[in-house]
Amino acid sequence: MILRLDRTKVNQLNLITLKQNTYGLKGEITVPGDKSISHRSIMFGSIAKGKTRVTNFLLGDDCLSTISCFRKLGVLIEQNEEEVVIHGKGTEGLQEPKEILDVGNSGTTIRLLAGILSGLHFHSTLIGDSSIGKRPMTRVVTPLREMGAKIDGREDGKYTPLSVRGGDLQSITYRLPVASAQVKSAILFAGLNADGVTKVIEPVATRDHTERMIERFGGEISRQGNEIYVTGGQKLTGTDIHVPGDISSAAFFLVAGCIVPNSYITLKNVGLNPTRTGILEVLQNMGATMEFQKNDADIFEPTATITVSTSDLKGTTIGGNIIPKLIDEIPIIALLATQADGVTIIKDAHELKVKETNRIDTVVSELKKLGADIQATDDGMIIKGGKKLTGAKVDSHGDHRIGMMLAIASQICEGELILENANAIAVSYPSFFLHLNNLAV
Ligand SMILES: O=C(O)C1=C[C@@H](OP(=O)(O)O)[C@@H](O)[C@H](O)C1
Ligand SMILES: C=C(OP(=O)(O)O)C(=O)O
Repeated sequence: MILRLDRTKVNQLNLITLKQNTYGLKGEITVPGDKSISHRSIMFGSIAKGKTRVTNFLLGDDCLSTISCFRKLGVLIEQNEEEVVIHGKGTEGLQEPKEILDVGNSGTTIRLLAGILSGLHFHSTLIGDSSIGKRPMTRVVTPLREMGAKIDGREDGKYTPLSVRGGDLQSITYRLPVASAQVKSAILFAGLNADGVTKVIEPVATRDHTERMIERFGGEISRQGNEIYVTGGQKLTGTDIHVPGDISSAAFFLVAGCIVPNSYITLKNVGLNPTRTGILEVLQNMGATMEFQKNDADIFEPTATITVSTSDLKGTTIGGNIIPKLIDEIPIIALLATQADGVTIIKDAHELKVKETNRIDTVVSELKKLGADIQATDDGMIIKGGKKLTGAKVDSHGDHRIGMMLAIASQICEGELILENANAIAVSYPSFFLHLNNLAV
């Protein structure tokens, strides 16, 4: 018997043993809800007035942290497997929390929440896990202080815990020093509570889910080139949100479909917001065989069904303006590149160093253990493709995207791959192993 996925060996150390797939991955999966959009649905639902009903909400650890924070801020949020219902009372309905707000592993939660809290006349303390404790907060603290919030934290607000005392905010014009949707969104949330028009200038366009949601909740926001304008004092109204599937989660199976021999995978409900589709451009440039069936009905956030099959791939260069459109997909793109003909260069991706782990270091160190020819550079990596990978003991380092990349790698590795700290995957894709199992049989 060839056991492709052996979950019986999971132990308390969270060690999982995975085996090569020699039959191919075949079948259909429905991609779980988008993490960025799920977070924002809770945030906007909480600051809007009235009921917001969210379907296909991602029940991943990060989004559950967002729910928990808003409950501590006094918002009534009902949640079951089918839907999340938020009973918003407007920003004035949010109350000073009696407990510390714990964002767990979620950078999106802490940075966007800091923006919301900045405009509220009370004190709160925000903490997260050890990974959050190493991630830079100055990028949101600086503009929010400039708008009038009193924020402090370790090393003058560089790191958590953060303490926020919100107040009356002034609008600002702010040129983002890094292309970051989290920083943009934090300022836009604060801007909704500020006096006057807040203008954010992006160096490169980043995901625009916050802007789309302001409109969805009945607010106004405008964009001219890379400048975004929002007026303070707007009243938002609760609405229904159907969260599209997360292209960042789909990416693992798009790549698996290309690199595991004899595969043919259909991915339903893939979010196709143009600020997120860099992975599809890369797959196309590298020669992936994909078919698209767009869903016409989705105006709020477009979606499609994508079919992918085993492909002959060639190396490519990835850098410049595309980086924010695929920043979270770089770990799995690195694995893809190990199976392509020729060299792949990933550049302009310094931001990888400040994610859940330093993703330049963790991708390179873990793929090297499997025998990949991969070198770290200051702003990315260089991968020489066409090398056969061999199973080894590898570690997610508590980073969900590294964990999933390594689990997909196991499918093409000769011999067993042992994955340490596999539980991190629940941060963004709790049904990941279920889906992998379903495609493997
Ligand atoms: O706004 C968001 O939902 C996110 C923005 C990105 O981070 P940055 O804003 O730090 O680039 C991305 O990496 C993260 O997973 C989610
Ligand atoms: C970087 C990520 O998320 P966050 O910044 O919200 O922790 C991610 O999901 O890859």
